[in-house]
Amino acid sequence: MSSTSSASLTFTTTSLRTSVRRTTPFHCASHRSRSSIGFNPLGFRGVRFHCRKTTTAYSMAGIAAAAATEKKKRVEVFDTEEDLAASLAKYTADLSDKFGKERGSFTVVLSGGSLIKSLRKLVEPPYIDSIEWGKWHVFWVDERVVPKDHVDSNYKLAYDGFLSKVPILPGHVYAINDALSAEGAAEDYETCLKHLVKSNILATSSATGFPKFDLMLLGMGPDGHVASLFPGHPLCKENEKWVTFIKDSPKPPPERITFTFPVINSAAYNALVICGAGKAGPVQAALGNSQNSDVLPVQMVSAEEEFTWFLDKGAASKL
Ligand SMILES: O=C(O)[C@H](O)[C@@H](O)[C@H](O)[C@H](O)COP(=O)(O)O
Repeated sequence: MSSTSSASLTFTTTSLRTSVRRTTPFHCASHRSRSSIGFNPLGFRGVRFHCRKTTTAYSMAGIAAAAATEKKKRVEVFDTEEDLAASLAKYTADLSDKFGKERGSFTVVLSGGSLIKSLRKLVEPPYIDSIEWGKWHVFWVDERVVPKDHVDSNYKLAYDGFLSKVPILPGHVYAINDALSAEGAAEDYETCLKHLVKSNILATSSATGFPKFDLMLLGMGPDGHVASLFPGHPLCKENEKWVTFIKDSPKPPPERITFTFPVINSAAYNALVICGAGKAGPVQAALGNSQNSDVLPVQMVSAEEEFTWFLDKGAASKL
């Protein structure tokens, strides 16, 4: 039993499809009152619920139901973004340790936006000292086609808020070539990934043949976009290229490069980090009882081994 200050749910892809029920009031058996979240939002079988008022983790019926071959899907709901950031740091550090031992390197993909702030606890003790930063290789799931010192650059955002504070080797940070056009930068990035596959730094998915990053840390926009793959945009259907480009992004700036879904979904671990009630709609569309038939990009995300949703209370408020 672990001590935690948050609520968290664990379930499998299969249970997601078959066991969604309406909100179920959840009562903590130890203190006999509602938890700080107050309910088991998804009503899943196999829920692991961490109650804030006690330090007990609850295993409810069906928790061991996941067959060994099933891809695991987890939803973690946190009282606050602070709790979420603490859990995200531990999750990332644990995967860094696992892949560092197994492969000798750890390939991590970042998005832009608020994700970088949510990684802030990685640059603090104990992680700043315990993580083997020399094994990290850092990539971007999408990048705006602007100079690296531009205020819109995802590289600059990550450098200022995270990378400049940890001893990752500069040669292991794969920024785009900002001297190229959007098309050229996408091609150049894909070529770079192909070299890294050849040198075995980047794994290949035996299932898909696409590169298999160890961990992707993704954000989601209020319209349900992930990376620079926007609702209704033809790029969501790209199934050959590893990296592509967009010149009409509805979110400024308009010119960007982005990983495609086959690459995103070939990652070993995908984590979607979503905070704020303004994003509750697409979260509901993906995880709750939504009637909307249009499939949002966020609903197209999966992972080869495990896909985890890190939500704060606001983002989970419609579940
Ligand atoms: O470059 C980008 O714009 C991002 O990579 C983008 O996909 C981002 O992750 C989402 O828009 C969420 O951003 P926020 O967390 O800031 O809302």
